Amino acid sequence: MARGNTIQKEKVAIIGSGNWGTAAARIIGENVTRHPDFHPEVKMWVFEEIIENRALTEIINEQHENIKYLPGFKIPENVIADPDMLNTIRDATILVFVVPHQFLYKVCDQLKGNIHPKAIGISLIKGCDTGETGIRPISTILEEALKIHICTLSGANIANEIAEGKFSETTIGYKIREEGELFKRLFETSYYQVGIIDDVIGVEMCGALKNVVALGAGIVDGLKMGDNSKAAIIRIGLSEMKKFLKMFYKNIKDETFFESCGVADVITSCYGGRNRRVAEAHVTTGKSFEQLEKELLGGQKLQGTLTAKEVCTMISIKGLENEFKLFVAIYRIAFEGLEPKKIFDVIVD
Ligand SMILES: NC(=O)C1=CN([C@@H]2O[C@H](COP(=O)(O)OP(=O)(O)OC[C@H]3O[C@@H](n4cnc5c(N)ncnc54)[C@H](O)[C@@H]3O)[C@@H](O)[C@H]2O)C=CC1
Ligand SMILES: O=C(CO)COP(=O)(O)O
Repeated sequence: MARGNTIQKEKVAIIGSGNWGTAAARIIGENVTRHPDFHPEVKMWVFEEIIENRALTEIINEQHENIKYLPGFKIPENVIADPDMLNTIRDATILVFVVPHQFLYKVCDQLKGNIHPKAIGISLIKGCDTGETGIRPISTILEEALKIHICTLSGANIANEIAEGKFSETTIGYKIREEGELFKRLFETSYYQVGIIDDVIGVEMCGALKNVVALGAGIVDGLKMGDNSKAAIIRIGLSEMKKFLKMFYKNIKDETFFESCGVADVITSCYGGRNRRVAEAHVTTGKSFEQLEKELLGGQKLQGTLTAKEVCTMISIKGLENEFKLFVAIYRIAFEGLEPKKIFDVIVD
């Protein structure tokens, strides 16, 4: 049913076209043609790059493939790539935000004041920012900058596996149930099952914090410590995530930690994610995370190191180092030269 009977067909714009952005565009492109709520054309904003003398947008629109960030998977032809952000969002009533979190403010600056009056948004971004008032979830930044309602989507969602159609679950956090249900229709497929819960911040902040825990998993993998040690990282990490969220935000639901965005995403990221892989390489090569991101990820972006910095800034301001020993140890290994093999010593101390 159209939203509040005021919008006949929701027009979707996707802001971002990286690894997950492109995999999500494949799902969205198909679903808008299956459900009557949606206009069948989807625009996707692409941060323009030149690849072998051709613009990435031109390649996507002609070959229907994002050869840099999700090679080998076709994008539906009703998804149109556009390098102009304002053109992408013109007339859009649904905005899907999926840029690496370090670029969010730049996106907000361009969009401010230019959004459809009835637009709502959903953030697929896993990250956060530390402002003067504390840790700011992405949904809060978007709501304040753009004055629109934001839902969040996060889960055990390694983009390539979803592109391959392998069964996965995800979680949508909503404040208004009708909006959560609309986004469920936009994203759900037979192989991508969506749970919804009224906990916008819990859903997205689990996604941000698990990236820090995944760095810890990569560190123990690099040290070849085995599965018991990794299980300890997962357990301690999840309990620090829960403590952190309960301490800093009101109304975080216990159930959220048992959804795909909680325990399931911690597990998948500790076994399969980029943060894990780069942290492992940091231990085995001694190279910096920054250098390894460039060498190993082909333009894709790490989210966990920046998030560790943001989270540990907050922990330090509040003098809570003893409450979050794993987060702090991971931060110190990434940024202060703490020897990786001390990861558990610091926790046990
Ligand atoms: N890749 C994955 O498996 C998953 C990623 N996510 C989250 O989705 C968000 C986006 O991640 P991905 O789509 O994987 O992106 P990505 O990691 O592939 O990042 C590359 C993207 O950043 C863009 N970019 C590079 N420089 C830029 C600039 N200066 N300004 C604006 N954009 C620029 C590139 O054009 C490209 O679209 C992140 O927060 C990530 O944590 C969530 C679930 C799964
Ligand atoms: O969020 C993810 C899986 O749910 C992907 O994690 P990475 O960014 O570590 O690859």
